[in-house]
Amino acid sequence: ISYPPPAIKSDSGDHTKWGEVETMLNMAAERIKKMGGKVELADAGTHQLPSGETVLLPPVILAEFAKDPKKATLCIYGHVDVQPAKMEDGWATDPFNLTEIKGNLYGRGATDNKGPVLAWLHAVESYQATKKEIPVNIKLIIEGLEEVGSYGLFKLIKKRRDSFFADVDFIVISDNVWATTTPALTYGTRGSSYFFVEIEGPKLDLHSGVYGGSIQEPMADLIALLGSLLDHTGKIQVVGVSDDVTPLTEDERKLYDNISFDLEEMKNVVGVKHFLQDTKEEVLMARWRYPSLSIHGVEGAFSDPGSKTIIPRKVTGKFSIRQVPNMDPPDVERKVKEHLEQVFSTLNSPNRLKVTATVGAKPWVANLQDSQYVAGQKAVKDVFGVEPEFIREGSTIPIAQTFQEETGKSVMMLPISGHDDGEHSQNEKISRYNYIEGTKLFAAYFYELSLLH
Ligand SMILES: CC(C)C[C@H](NC(=O)CN)C(=O)O
Repeated sequence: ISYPPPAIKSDSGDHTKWGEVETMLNMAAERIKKMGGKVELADAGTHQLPSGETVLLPPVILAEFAKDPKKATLCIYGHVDVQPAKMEDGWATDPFNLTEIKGNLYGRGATDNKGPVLAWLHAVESYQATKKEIPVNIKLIIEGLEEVGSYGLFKLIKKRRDSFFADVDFIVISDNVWATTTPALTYGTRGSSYFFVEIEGPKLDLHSGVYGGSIQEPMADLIALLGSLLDHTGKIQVVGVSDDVTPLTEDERKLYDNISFDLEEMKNVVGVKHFLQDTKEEVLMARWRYPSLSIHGVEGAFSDPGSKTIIPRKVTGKFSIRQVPNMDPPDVERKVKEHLEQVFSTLNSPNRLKVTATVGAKPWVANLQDSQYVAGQKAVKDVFGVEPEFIREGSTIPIAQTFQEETGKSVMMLPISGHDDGEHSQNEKISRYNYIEGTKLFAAYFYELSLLH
């Protein structure tokens, strides 16, 4: 592998760029092979896009290192695709050339999730370099479409349940962040459904001076629809969508007491005057154990600098709903579609409405009594000398619940990323400290896990 490695823009958001995702997967596969791993680039099948077009999916890496039947087998999941990133978004450095500044490594994917994937490989390499036997058998599953909902992976896991996964004892994921500066073990993630709301009106974009006032504008319809989804307190306005949220128990509430989350510091990190909630516990619960709806963007609208006086002919609004137990993505999707159709009918619009839902990822919650958490807790103490915080995560690992349900194996999340790493944001980074100590944490985790067996 040449140094510096070539910049690979493995942004999975646009399917026309999945070639770069494949390049990234091939590079990762080559690296694992050089380390002595056996690698299969497994066929992930096809996927139908919202447009109706069927596309071939990039493969999934299934890899393993030498197996000793006396040892426990750990399967590590990660992804090497990333969210979109452009200099114009406001990055201080080229997002696709890793740049070190004052102990931080900046670049898209530095923390979500290329950095942690590499840290797992370094942990294996550290045993190899010191000629120490790795105390557990290692398997890897690395995909390239996590950031769009892990298309194809659900089926692949089902297909390989009795082969690749048959001898796996534990599944571990490091694809999320600590809540504070204290290392953490994560026991829950939110699910997600992503919606495209398309409004199509005239045949062409129209001159607003010539036609304005005589046309029901697609953008105005769309704004009315998007505006109907949330109130100013962040409450989702879709009837029945939050009905299945599990009630908070006293035991669960207590888990929030010890989290050293500083509300003032967090306001500074994100640059807001206040959050929608008043206390640390309420803010964390809003981010981790209650649903939320976010409006992400509008395709087709004029968004360049300067002014252009058109009535856009077709616009597509994009939003998603983060889901928690016991919400069910298909049920949420049905309710959202009914809501949008109902609101649209009140607009008496001649335009055409089309709603498409993608992702459909379930929330995940682990059993904290699971023995992996004991090993994780000990490994954190070994490396950092502190007790980990037990946290949940507001973002989504689409495949987490499927791993648990389909394989019946124990799943744990062991994050090494900092709370201020800026996943999906401008200037995403991982600190050298988290990267190196995180690598040590993974190596220690192999050891602590082997003691459970
Ligand atoms: C389905 C989502 C796009 C997945 C994505 N996952 C992560 O960010 C994990 N680090 C998310 O937006 O939650």
